[in-house]
Amino acid sequence: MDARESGHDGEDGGARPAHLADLAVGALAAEAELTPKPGLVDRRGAGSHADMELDTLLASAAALRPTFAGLARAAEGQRPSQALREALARIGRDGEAAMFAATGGVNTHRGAIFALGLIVAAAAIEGRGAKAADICATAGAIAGFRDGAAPDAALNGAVACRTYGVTGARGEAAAGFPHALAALGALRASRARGATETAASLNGLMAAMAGLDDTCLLHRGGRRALRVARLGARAVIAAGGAATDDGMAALRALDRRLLALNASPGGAADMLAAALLLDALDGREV
Ligand SMILES: CC(C)(COP(=O)(O)OP(=O)(O)OC[C@H]1O[C@@H](n2cnc3c(N)ncnc32)[C@H](O[C@H]2O[C@H](COP(=O)(O)OP(=O)(O)OP(=O)(O)O)[C@@H](O)[C@H]2O)[C@@H]1O)[C@@H](O)C(=O)NCCC(=O)NCCS
Ligand SMILES: Nc1ncnc2[nH]cnc12
Repeated sequence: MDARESGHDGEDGGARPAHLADLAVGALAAEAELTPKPGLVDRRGAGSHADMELDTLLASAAALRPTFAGLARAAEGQRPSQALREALARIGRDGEAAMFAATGGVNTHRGAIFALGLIVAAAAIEGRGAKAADICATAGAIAGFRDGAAPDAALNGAVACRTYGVTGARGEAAAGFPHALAALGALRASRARGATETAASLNGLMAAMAGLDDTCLLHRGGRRALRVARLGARAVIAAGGAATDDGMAALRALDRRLLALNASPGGAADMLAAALLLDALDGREV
């Protein structure tokens, strides 16, 4: 489903959380369906993952609709604050439980719940017609408050952050999602040049991958996997991008290299989904 096609037109003010949730779920589904993505789950299969397929991602996305609606409801009429940060974190953690229930225990979208959840909350605060950059700045301001109830258990991302000296998903959020905005810029520039939606979205993914400190890559393949992914994405862009034969050849070569390393750019996939959501919010929302 295209994120831009999944919203309801003409809803009243009380239905906006449902509308925002539809846009978020649509963005996750559009990212999952996009094919071919290097190392990631797509229509061709599981990529570097042993535990998930396209259907797993789609079931996970659908199960998160109430979470995104709840995040939007909690944020409406609020401003970024410690209390809001903690209220959103509670709803986000319930969303993680819903994701694990829908996937039989597989981590499909923990990073996406965090990123798209903050963006949905910020969009609810900013109101209709807000620009992507303003939504991201507000999302960053929320993320700047500490999650006081965060469990002590160190997740893969936190371990990778400590080991490799990067800031990961939390740093990206606190900085106002610069890589989601970079993906959005590439998506729109590609469209303006006449690229298909598939090529434009792949170019968005490459823009995110080219610069992101993706802890999924670091956790699975160390610095080498991160370097291969970043340089490979830059090579796709330098070859002309996904709308060109040379760019697609470079993208398929990158896919082979990531599969050989059993590495997957899950964080960049989330930034593409965030960009698709921002695209649906900024300029098209009624
Ligand atoms: C703040 C949290 C996101 C926790 O973060 P932390 O870094 O401590 O832990 P992880 O959950 O391990 O990693 C974060 C996930 O974020 C994505 N990501 C990675 N790098 C970046 C980046 N630089 N910028 C943005 N996002 C990034 C990535 O998510 C995707 O990959 C996951 C699938 O990967 P996979 O390797 O298959 O799965 P794993 O289980 O990690 O490994 P295996 O055991 O299978 O080998 C999938 O989640 C994708 O979405 C990282 O994984 C957050 O959890 C948190 O605190 N939540 C509380 C709720 C909350 O605060 N919500 C706020 C309001 S919504
Ligand atoms: N397409 C995808 N493949 C693997 N992990 C992901 N996390 C979010 N989207 C993903």
